[in-house]
Amino acid sequence: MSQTKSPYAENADLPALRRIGAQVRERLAANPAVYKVPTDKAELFAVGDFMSAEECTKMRALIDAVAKPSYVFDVDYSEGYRTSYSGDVDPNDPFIRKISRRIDDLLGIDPEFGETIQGQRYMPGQEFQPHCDWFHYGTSYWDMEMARGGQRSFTTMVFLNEVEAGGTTDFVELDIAIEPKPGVLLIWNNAKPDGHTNLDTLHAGRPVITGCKYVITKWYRTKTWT
Ligand SMILES: O=C(O)CCC(=O)C(=O)O
Ligand SMILES: [Fe+2]
Repeated sequence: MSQTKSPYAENADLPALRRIGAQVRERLAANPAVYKVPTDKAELFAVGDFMSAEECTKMRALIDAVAKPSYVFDVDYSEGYRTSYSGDVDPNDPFIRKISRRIDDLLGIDPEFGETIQGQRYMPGQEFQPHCDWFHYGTSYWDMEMARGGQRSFTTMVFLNEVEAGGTTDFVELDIAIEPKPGVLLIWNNAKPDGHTNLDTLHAGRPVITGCKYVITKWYRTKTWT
């Protein structure tokens, strides 16, 4: 491939990923509401009742208002890789700010590092095929993403409703399938404790079979996200 060399080295964010990982690990361990999902291969946590039923209902309506066919870096919607509908909910809406701050406080990451909350809706047959949330070195979007906040450190995701059948979030390398339960927050570190990106965080939003599925996702970077 004849590509000009990226000004951003593959492991430039390694010290930051290591530092953020240590900080969040310590903070979550001290919080009795946080459940550590048992696996040695990744740092994966869950919190029940992170959002109330009322908040979930309100959030689903906001997602319906902004949802458009999902976009994936490098891949077209028509290829079937990510067939859900998604959109950025208004970051200035007081309700969104409240939920966003609640996630920031739980993790203790600088709020400036957080991306805008994204809403996502899956109808029957829609899915998000296995992927990792961290950015891949050598891709067309690498330089742009490095310049606007650096590598992704943590992913946070809240399930907003019960799904009749299908729609689990599967961590395919960990043999873990998480069933959507309204108000449950999932958190995982996209890096290993040593700061290297963790391949075992590979995950998928499995196809919804019956019903529909709503989630919000918020990612954190290693620097101020712009
Ligand atoms: O919907 C899911 O279960 C997974 C969503 C996801 O992986 C993402 O938005 O990056
Ligand atoms: Fe993901």
